Amino acid sequence: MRVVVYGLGAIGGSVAALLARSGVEVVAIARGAMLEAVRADGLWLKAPGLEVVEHLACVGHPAEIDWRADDMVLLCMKTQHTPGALEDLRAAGVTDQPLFCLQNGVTNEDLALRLFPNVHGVTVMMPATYLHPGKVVCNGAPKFGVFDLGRYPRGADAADQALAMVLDGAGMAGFVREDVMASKYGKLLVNLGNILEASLGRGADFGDLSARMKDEAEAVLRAAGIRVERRGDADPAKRALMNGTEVAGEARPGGSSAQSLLRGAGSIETDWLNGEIVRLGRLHGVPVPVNAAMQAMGARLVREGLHPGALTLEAVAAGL
Ligand SMILES: NC(=O)C1=CN([C@@H]2O[C@H](COP(=O)(O)OP(=O)(O)OC[C@H]3O[C@@H](n4cnc5c(N)ncnc54)[C@H](OP(=O)(O)O)[C@@H]3O)[C@@H](O)[C@H]2O)C=CC1
Ligand SMILES: CC(C)(CO)C(=O)C(=O)O
Repeated sequence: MRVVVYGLGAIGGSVAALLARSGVEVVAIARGAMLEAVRADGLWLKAPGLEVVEHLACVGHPAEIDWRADDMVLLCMKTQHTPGALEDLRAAGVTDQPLFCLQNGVTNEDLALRLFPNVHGVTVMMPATYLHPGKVVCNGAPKFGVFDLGRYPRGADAADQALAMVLDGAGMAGFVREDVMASKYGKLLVNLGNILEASLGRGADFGDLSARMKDEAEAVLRAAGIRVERRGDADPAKRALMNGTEVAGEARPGGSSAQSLLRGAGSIETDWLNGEIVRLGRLHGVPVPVNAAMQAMGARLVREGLHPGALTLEAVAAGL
């Protein structure tokens, strides 16, 4: 089995380095300064109790890979970059190899299923950071990350078991689930707060905005008849497996959306996080003013090139 990690950033970089370090055959697909840095100097990963440089096989495009039947692909880009990545995979000759979406939100699996038959969802519980080319930091401990995984839209198969096994062997923990999307909807509720960190900054006072966004989302998901499983619902002991932990000398600047702003990435994932609640609210006739305002805020942050903490709670609340 070979693991192709597509999108070498915070999550892809951490998972690729940990798998490679454990002896799994890994090929990464990266772009831009990350690609150049990894090709020149390898991929540096710092995590609780760990600092390594992995000299990974790293290409700039799926077409540079000689695809094999025993490949599995881990999609690790932000949702806004998934459609282009999927098209490039198809053009490169990928057909029915398993595609795992190690991504937040609940949209990627459906995008993938339009083009590929063998799609799997993964709930990613792994706080990780990518700010500088060639360098990633993972803050998970005692397991570096915990992942629920299963076939999309439901079920589980040998590929899920195989991925769970290699994750376990690399200091992470994989749990095979028959209904992985329920877990992904549970994680979506958490990720509604990404935009608050991105706009107000890590540790800022969010007032009652988190609670209001969640209340809207719960009402929407109920109206849509969507099953939601929160972290630890199925197995409370799982919560103890991974907690956000300081890594000496590496302050965590904020979640994945805040990092997009800090890197000047030019886009943010809010349309697929808060925007998913907005979409479902509009479909099911449930008012979603707070999530809609936060979605608009995400677009504004990118348009104006703002950094996390650039806005005050008063300014954000005024947008409601
Ligand atoms: N970071 C975290 O703590 C967590 C993140 N997640 C989720 O995991 C997913 C990935 O997030 P994260 O790792 O933070 O994102 P990053 O932006 O750190 O990494 C994604 C990487 O993929 C690259 N990429 C995108 N499209 C392509 C492409 N077509 N070819 C090659 N490379 C490509 C990006 O390049 P470029 O920079 O040029 O766009 C970037 O380097 C998201 O859905 C996120 O919400 C889930 C849990 C925690
Ligand atoms: C839960 C959280 C905030 C962990 O970092 C995350 O999923 C993200 O950064 O997108």
